Amino acid sequence: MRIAIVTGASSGLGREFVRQLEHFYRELDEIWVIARREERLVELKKEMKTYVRVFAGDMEQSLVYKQVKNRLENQNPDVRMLVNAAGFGKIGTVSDVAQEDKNLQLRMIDLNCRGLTEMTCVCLPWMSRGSRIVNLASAAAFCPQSGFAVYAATKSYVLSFSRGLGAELKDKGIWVTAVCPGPVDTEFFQVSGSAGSLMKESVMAEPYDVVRQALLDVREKKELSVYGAAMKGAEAAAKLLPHSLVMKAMEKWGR
Ligand SMILES: NC(=O)C1=CN([C@@H]2O[C@H](COP(=O)(O)OP(=O)(O)OC[C@H]3O[C@@H](n4cnc5c(N)ncnc54)[C@H](OP(=O)(O)O)[C@@H]3O)[C@@H](O)[C@H]2O)C=CC1
Ligand SMILES: CC(=O)[C@H](N)C(=O)O
Repeated sequence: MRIAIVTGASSGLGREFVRQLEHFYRELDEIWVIARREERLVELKKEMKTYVRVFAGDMEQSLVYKQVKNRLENQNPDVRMLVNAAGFGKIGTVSDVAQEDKNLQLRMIDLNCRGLTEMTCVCLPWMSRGSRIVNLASAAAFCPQSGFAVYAATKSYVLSFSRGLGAELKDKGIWVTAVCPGPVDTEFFQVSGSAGSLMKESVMAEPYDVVRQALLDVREKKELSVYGAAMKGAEAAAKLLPHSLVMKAMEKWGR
C-alpha cells in the first residue's frame, strides 16, 4: 500500500498539499492526515477521491505519534511522501510574547522543531527509494528576524535539518525538500497576529500557487522550494549581504 502522510492538514498549506497530492501522485492508495481539529479533517476526507485516514491529535503531545507508529506497524505501507506542515508563529518581541504567555514560544519550538523531527523519525523506516520528505520551513529561515525571533529561529532549524537529512538520505534515494515561502494567505496570521506590514501584504501568495510550485520542485528533487521573485531575492540578499544589514532593512520596511 502506497501512502502519503500530511501534518497540519486541517488548514492552509497542509490542506492544500492534500488536495494537490491526489493530482500529482495518482498511485497513492491512502493519504493520512494529522491535526487537532478533527471536524476539519473529516470535511477534507469527504471532498477527496483518495481514501483519507484521519489522525486527530495534538502534536505537542506524544499520543498522536504513537497512533501513527502503531498504524504503520500494523499496515506496513510504503510511505511515498511525508509533508511536515504543522506549525505556528507569533509576531512580537521575545519579551512581549513571553509576558503574554510564558509557554507559547517554547510550545512553538516544540511543534515546529521537535514535532517535525519526531514525525520524520516515525515515518523514515517506512520510506524507500523515491520517497519524499517535504518540510515547511519559511523565507524566515534565511536570516534572523527581530519581532519574529523565535519563529525565524525554528524555521532556520527546519531548513538546516532538511538539508542535513537530505544529504544523509541521498544514497537511499529518499529526497528532502525544504519549502521556504514568504507570507502566504492562510490562517497562520490569525494565530500569529497580523501580517502587519505593507511589504508583507504586497508579496502575500496564495496557498495553491505555493504548493503547486513546491510539488513541482519536489518532483525535480530540489533541496529548496522558494516561491516567487521577491522571496528568491530575499534568499539571495541573505546569502550575499551581512545579516545585520538585511535585518535593518526588514526592520525599516518589513513591519
Ligand atoms: N502562511 C505563511 O505565511 C507561511 C507558513 N509557513 C509554514 O507553513 C506551515 C503551515 O502554515 P499555514 O498553513 O500557513 O498555517 P495554518 O495556521 O493555516 O495551518 C497550521 C496547521 O498546523 C496545525 N497545527 C497547529 N498546531 C498543532 C498542534 N499542536 N498539533 C497538530 N497540528 C497543529 C493546524 O491544525 P489544528 O489547529 O487543527 O491542529 C493547521 O492544520 C507552518 O509550519 C508555517 O510555519 C511558512 C512560510 C509562510
Ligand atoms: C509566516 C512566514 O513564515 C512568512 N515567511 C513571513 O515571514 O511572514
